[in-house]
Amino acid sequence: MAVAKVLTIAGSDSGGGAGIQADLKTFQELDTYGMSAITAITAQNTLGVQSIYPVQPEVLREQLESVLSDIGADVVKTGMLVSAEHIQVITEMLSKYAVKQVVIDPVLGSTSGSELTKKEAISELIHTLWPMATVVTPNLIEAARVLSCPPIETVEAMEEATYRLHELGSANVLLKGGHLPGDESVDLLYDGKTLHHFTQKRLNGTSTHGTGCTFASAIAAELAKGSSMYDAVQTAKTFITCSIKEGLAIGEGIGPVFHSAYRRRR
Ligand SMILES: Nc1ncnc2c1ncn2[C@@H]1O[C@H](COP(=O)(O)OP(=O)(O)O)[C@@H](O)[C@H]1O
Ligand SMILES: Cc1ncc(COP(=O)(O)O)c(N)n1
Repeated sequence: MAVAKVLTIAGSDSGGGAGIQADLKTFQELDTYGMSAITAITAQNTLGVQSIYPVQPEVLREQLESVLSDIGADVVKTGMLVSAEHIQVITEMLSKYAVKQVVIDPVLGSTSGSELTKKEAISELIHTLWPMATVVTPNLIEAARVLSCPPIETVEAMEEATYRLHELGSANVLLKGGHLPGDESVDLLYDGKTLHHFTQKRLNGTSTHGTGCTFASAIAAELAKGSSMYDAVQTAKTFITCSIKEGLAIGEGIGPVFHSAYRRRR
């Protein structure tokens, strides 16, 4: 049986809501074959990130070499990348194996406030990996850090930021508005020509751990199955909306989204 293959390069979240675990659950829910290359092991739960153990860049290289030299990937998705050395290994491997579609979720920190990508690595990310992306998926905080601009708090400021982010060289920009003040969550998709708005009434659910990882992974899975960028984002939006609506009240802190909610929605 032919199957679309998706590889995530990200950190492990022991709590299972974000990172590698969220990505693989999402790939599975969307009928694709998921693979992983781990950049860091985090000890993490709903209360926050207790510790981070980055893997040696060589360990990341070996995982990528094993997977890409044999199985291959229709789409590679990246999340937590930790260091400039990790990013150098990834750009080298994406070029070596001529990976055609790359979804970059520029995870800089966790919702709970921990730094997940080192400050020194951000410029490496912007200058080397970003221009290789089919789509980048920053949230409003990440976008403001990448652009070194004031906090983005309106849809107009989001539109302006989207145009500026596109100048950094990715084919598409998907700016996520989950942190936008007000009662709507607006995401913008821009391909250099057309700007699309994806608007969703803000959900009051408090179990939102893993939203960004899950959303970017759903885009990656849909692209791997051959969807257009617009259709991939549309499906990912429905997937994440269902997952937030059915978010799980587990743990003492911010619970995870429920990755099976899209499949069970009828
Ligand atoms: N409270 C919410 N209601 C509806 N959609 C949301 C909510 N929070 C996040 N989203 C959606 O979840 C996805 C991830 O967005 P965001 O939370 O901004 O990313 P991140 O997890 O990277 O901070 C986006 O599609 C966003 O619109
Ligand atoms: C390993 C890993 N990757 C990414 C996130 C970000 O997810 P969130 O913003 O929901 O905390 C995380 N907390 N942990």
